[in-house]
Amino acid sequence: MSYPSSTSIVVENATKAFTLRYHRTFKEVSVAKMRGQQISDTFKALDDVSFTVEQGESIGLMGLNGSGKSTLLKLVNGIMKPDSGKVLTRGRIAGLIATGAGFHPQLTGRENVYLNAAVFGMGERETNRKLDEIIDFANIGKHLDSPVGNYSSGMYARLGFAVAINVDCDIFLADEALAVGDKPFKRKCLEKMEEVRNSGTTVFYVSHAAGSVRRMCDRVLVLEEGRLGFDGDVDAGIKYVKYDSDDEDKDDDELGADI
Ligand SMILES: Nc1ncnc2c1ncn2[C@@H]1O[C@H](COP(=O)(O)OP(=O)(O)OP(=O)(O)O)[C@@H](O)[C@H]1O
Repeated sequence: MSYPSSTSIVVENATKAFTLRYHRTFKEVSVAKMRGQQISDTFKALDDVSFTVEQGESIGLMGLNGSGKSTLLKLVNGIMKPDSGKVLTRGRIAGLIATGAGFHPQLTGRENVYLNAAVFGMGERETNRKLDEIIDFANIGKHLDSPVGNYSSGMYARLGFAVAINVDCDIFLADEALAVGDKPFKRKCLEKMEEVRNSGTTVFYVSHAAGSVRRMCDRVLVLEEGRLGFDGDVDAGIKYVKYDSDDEDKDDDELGADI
């Protein structure tokens, strides 16, 4: 089947199962087997999920902890394949789905910028062109030339986000849980993400914060135990997950403090 060129992401009947193993050692496994106990269990982290995203849409992906949001992001990103069904994407994908993924602890921040940018498909010339902007956004001062292994988790996240957000991409994936920086930095991230969204990039934003989803997104998907429970309007989606409260502090809410 062919899709129109305006289609950005197609997820069709995607299912992903994981196996939980209850024992770690050979002895524990043998004892459990002798006792007739279950030694593992398979469950579906994503169960028959289907939706289509048009280029330029900004999707808020919501749902309780463990509902399958990160797994879905990994399928869209391509680092995981569905067991059945299909996931198709168009264009370059960037974003944060694991904090500082691809960072090497012994290399400096500056060296890691080049390494990380290469992971996103950026050549040296493109990275050189973006370097000032990345350094400016991360704002980690003199630490830029020391090994990232010594960074605080906030500094790590800042540099990771700074690279990801400066990649010219068609699809941007963002997991709010990974924006572990301080409040001013989170605010800066949201502003930059809005810019990316307004430039026509498809955005996939995992968030528990109703305010930031309202600000960032024009459609909400809600996962419930691996199944797509809701797909539609932002306000209706937020109501659906019942994260809404009448006396919300808008600013805190936008920055993800209402988790
Ligand atoms: N590699 C894995 N092996 C086994 N189980 C996994 C694996 N990755 C995820 N899971 C399980 O799949 C389920 C969905 O996890 P996922 O991280 O996608 O949820 P989530 O909605 O992103 O949760 P959170 O809001 O807590 O980040 C969880 O029960 C999790 O424990």
